Amino acid sequence: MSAALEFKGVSQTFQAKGKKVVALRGISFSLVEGEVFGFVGPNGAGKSTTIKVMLDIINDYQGEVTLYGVDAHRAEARRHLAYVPEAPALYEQFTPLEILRMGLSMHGIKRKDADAWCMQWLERFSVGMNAKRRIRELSKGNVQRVALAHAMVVQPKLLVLDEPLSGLDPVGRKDVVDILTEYKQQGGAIFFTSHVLHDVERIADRFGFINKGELLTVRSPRELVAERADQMIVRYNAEQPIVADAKALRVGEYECEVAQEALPAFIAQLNQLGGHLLTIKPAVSLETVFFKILEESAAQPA
Ligand SMILES: Nc1ncnc2c1ncn2[C@@H]1O[C@H](COP(=O)(O)OP(=O)(O)OP(=O)(O)O)[C@@H](O)[C@H]1O
Repeated sequence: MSAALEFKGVSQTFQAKGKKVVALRGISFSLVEGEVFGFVGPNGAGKSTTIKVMLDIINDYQGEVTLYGVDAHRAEARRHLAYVPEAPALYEQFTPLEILRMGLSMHGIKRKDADAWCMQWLERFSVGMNAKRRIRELSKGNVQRVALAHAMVVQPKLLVLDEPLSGLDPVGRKDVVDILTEYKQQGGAIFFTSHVLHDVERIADRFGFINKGELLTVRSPRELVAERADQMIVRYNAEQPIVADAKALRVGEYECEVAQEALPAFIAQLNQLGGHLLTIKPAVSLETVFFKILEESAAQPA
């Protein structure tokens, strides 16, 4: 089975005011059906350039990019792709229903129930009541929802989303996370960019962390945190605290930090004293790990 998306050694250089800017430095990654891949990195890291390469907006890159095994230079590679930019520019004088209908016809999709199908997607993104208003009358968050409905109405196999949750309120974020989760469970692949690590932890199966055009790591959020977590936070029930610096959370419930290698001895001691283990989690968050990786990459010679 071909990957939904594959980058092999992709580099991109721009000329700006007579200077060479290296936007991508030989990046390689792939994602398969049913996988959600988050692409994270600071401003200017190369995220938009990567999206422009897969959309063939940039086509003078070095390396190889394929979508479902088809070279990205060929238009048919994007037949099953839908893209939603961070600030979608939808025709302001049209209504959401017209926009979705237009999406269907641009993809050559003929359905007898076209209007009902479009309405179903607008309703799923909670903008059904705005279906016949003009785009220019809608709030930024509602335009974002219409753009996402416009992407989903054509039933793409690969969704490319630039900061998909950025303009949405907490309810909108939850709606979109639920819809994306369902889409993924049905076999859809998602590539999305984000500055928000919490979104990455919530949605992505794996993520790539890019900085200055270099892909520094490709991992699952959990793996990355676990790899770097030498200290764990342990919560337990016991009559007395097991270690002197344990924090009492409530009567008989304590929390403390324990080094990974000391965990077996700690648990054995807890059992011996008749206590119960409640939770164990890494003492570091994805955010602290990211800062560490950034520091390490800055310390390496160019
Ligand atoms: N058309 C261009 N001409 C010259 N330099 C460019 C061009 N497009 C991007 N760059 C440079 O390439 C690098 C990567 O830019 P890119 O827009 O891909 O970053 P980004 O990760 O999307 O950033 P942000 O999070 O700020 O949107 C930056 O140094 C940027 O200035």
